[in-house]
Amino acid sequence: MACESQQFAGQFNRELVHGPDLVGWVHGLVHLNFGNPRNIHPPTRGENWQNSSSRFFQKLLLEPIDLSQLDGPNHEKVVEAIVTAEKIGFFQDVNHGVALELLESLKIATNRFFDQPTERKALYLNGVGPCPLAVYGTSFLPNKEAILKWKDYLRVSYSTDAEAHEYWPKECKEEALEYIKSCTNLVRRLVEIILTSLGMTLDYSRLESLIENKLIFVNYYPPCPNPDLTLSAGSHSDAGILTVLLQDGVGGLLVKVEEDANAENKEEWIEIPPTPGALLINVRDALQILTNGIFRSAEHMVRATSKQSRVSIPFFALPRLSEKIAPLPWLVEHDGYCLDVDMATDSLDCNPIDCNQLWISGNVAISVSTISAKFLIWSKVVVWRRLLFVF
Ligand SMILES: O=C(O)CCC(=O)C(=O)O
Ligand SMILES: [Fe+2]
Repeated sequence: MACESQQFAGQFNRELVHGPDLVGWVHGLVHLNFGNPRNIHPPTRGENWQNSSSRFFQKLLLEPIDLSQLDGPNHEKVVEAIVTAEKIGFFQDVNHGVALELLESLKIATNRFFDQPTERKALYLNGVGPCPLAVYGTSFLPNKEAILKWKDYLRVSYSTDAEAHEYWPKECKEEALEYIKSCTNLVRRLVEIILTSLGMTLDYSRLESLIENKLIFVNYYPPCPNPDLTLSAGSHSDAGILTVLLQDGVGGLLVKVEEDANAENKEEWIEIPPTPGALLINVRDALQILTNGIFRSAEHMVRATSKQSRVSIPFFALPRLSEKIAPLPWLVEHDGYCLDVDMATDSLDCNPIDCNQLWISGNVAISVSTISAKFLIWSKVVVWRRLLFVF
């Protein structure tokens, strides 16, 4: 059967197409003992990152929010904790409704896929595989980019159960499908909480439209011979609404926190400690725009490590392609300013952003896309952020 999801998955087809003979896969390089990362980033501090000195962040990171309490007498307290955390951009949660056995089996399935010989994985290369719903790729692009990242990935996009069964790799399709479904329920609940906390009356169809497109990246970071010279994933923020991230126990995910208004917390990169059973929730760019900057899409990156391979599986919920994303009018009125998003080619000021554009630019595998965004935040500081999408 021909793949019917061209419009959906075709959004990602700006990816560079590799022939299966290219020795560009980081996994292959490591096994061939061939690769040494090119010196690419300003000093990355390699593996020597300090934990945050801020007690506030230590608490935020070390005490995951217990989402099961949303159903009990502590409901309001938990909502407040979620809203506070999402203003910084992220939080970890437990009892999130995604089965712990599923998280474990997904990590095992990930290794099952990546441990295969390259020629098996190459069946899913962009342009080679039967359908762009499952695409195997790498961020290590020596022929195309000066900046090389130490990461391979499998991108799995959801359309229907039938297409998932037909086109996704058998090594991980059951686990990936169940994970996408569980994460969808989690995101639905969190988006509802976040937006209603801002006074938005969210009808079911708008909610579904905001999170209509669902996909996961199955990220595989092999051990890196010289982690001081590179990153596994460069600094970026994600397009879309919310991300749910599962990481294994290796660590290395760094998130940038901004200095707060009363300077109690300084701008710094802090490491998200892997916490057994926890999932990380990240605000993404579309939600930052929608909420006029109240919720922050935090920049993040992944440091490389020489010790062992690392696996992470982010679930992305993205708006329908036709959805227009703009700051909610009553927030603009209340705040007295409008988040100003200035994409590379258009100056959009307060105009809605075509989600198609946001999605194409923001997400996935456009090697290095050069969209820059200007956000006017409430402290009236203009911050230029470079949205480097570095898959
Ligand atoms: O590997 C991680 O922990 C983060 C991955 C990530 O940021 C992404 O895939 O967008
Ligand atoms: Fe990301």
